[in-house]
Amino acid sequence: MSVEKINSSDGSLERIILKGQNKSSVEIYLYGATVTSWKSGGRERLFLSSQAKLDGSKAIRGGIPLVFPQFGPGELPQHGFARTRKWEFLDAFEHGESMVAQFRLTENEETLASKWPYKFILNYTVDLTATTLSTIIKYENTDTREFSFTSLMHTYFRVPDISSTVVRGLEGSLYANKITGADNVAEDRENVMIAENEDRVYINVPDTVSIKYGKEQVSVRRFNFEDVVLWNPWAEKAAEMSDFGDNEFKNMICVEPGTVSNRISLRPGQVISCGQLLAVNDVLA
Ligand SMILES: O=P(O)(O)OC[C@H]1O[C@@H](O)[C@H](O)[C@@H](O)[C@@H]1O
Repeated sequence: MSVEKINSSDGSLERIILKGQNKSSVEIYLYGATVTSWKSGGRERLFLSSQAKLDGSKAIRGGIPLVFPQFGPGELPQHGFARTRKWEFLDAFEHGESMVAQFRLTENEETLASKWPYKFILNYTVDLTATTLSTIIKYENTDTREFSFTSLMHTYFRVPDISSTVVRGLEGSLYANKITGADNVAEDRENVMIAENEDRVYINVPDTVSIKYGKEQVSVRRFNFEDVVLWNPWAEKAAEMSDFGDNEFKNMICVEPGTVSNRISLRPGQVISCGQLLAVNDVLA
């Protein structure tokens, strides 16, 4: 078990690498506090585009970008400012079976001058075990006014083949289809598969959904996040994105825990912790 800090002496961005038991590891860039790699049993579990910008010029395309305080388009830049700010690295340490790293983001002059002008503290904890990765944000209102926000963990999973990848646990939930504009559609499939550009916000989702591919399954458990966004840009939209390889849509699926259909409100001094626990399980059949 070890902690490695990569400083930017060669011009690359600073990052932290935690190594845990059984060939597990996680890499976190201070830029956006973006997790860019999670290995369990020596295998990469997250998708990072070969075209991702890793120089701080754009939000990182892949891994786990953090969306705050605005999901999607709006008064702020798309998906807010947390994914393009440099976070403070607080500490990394061994804790029982886990390796843990902690990061912090607070307001700055730019955010105070933005359309979301509040004082806040986000404390982000990344916890790695041999078979799990948990990412939790503690959101704190340090302003004198109540504020509200939307937030999400934009998790990109690496899959061997999207055409045989199944998402389970969504059956019975309602979703908004952001491609067609249809709202409150009931999901009636036990096994959700993607075969075109999909962009859906699922509400009323059970705590845990899972992604099954081949003999493996990764479960995604949410804490205090209400919704799950399911996204794959497919061929045409992928080709329009400068930081996404043309054929890479075949090897990724975004399953994104967040609260985006409602807003989270915090009064002055109030705190809420929200996050996700990703766990690798073998599937027998
Ligand atoms: O290109 P971005 O800003 O990283 O966003 C990627 C996608 O993120 C998803 O969460 C949204 O639902 C999509 O609408 C969006 O296209």
